[in-house]
Amino acid sequence: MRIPIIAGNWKMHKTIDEAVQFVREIKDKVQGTDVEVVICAPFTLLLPLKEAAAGTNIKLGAQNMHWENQGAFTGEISPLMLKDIGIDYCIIGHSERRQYFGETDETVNKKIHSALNHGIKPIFCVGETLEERESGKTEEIVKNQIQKGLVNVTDEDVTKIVIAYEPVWAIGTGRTATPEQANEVIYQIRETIKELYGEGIYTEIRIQYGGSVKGSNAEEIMNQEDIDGALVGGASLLPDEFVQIVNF
Ligand SMILES: O=C(CO)COP(=O)(O)O
Repeated sequence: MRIPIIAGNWKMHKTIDEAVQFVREIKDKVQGTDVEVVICAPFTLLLPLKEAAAGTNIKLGAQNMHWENQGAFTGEISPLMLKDIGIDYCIIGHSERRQYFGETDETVNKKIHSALNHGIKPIFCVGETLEERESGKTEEIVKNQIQKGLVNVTDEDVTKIVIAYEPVWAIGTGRTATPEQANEVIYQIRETIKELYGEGIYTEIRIQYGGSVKGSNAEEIMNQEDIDGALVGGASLLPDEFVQIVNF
């Protein structure tokens, strides 16, 4: 049984007051669901959010981390520091980090190993650009990202990873992949996991869709057979929208 996981990715948004207020507004409305609820917030918000979310079913995630525990890496945050706060998840390899901050499949792989070694569950993002989709390369690109991101990840560890399929052309554009398009790529991702890890594991791993998910389209996306959750950007900043998505 794969437990659905709805994760908000707040990207670079919200002050401490706004973040704490958000949790106060949603906490009772996301209780009692079978869905795992996660907020991936900027680093400055994680500790106040941890306190605000104590005693609720809301889990926390970071949006990035370095793979080293410490060192001369100005501006970076380490897995030890995230563990110190007690966060559960970390988004790794988001397309915005690949596009603007030079993340590669190799650094993504290092971060995945480091997160797993520290008991932080990676939300591992993959997805093709519009140009790649239009030239018929979606399957090849996504398969390659999955294979390279998971190099040397063991059978035991891979089931702790949540994969997020986020077509770059659907992020923040209002242009959602159709539920069928999303399910098709997610099905292929599951097939790649089967090739890499064999029977059994591929049915256990959770795969989310991300890209312009909102209250009004969450249900049809979540109803797809292979889609186990959503990674939500813009709509996760709005309490009512986020609650509606969690309660799809
Ligand atoms: O990038 C995303 C989540 O990680 C998706 O963003 P939007 O939901 O704003 O399209």
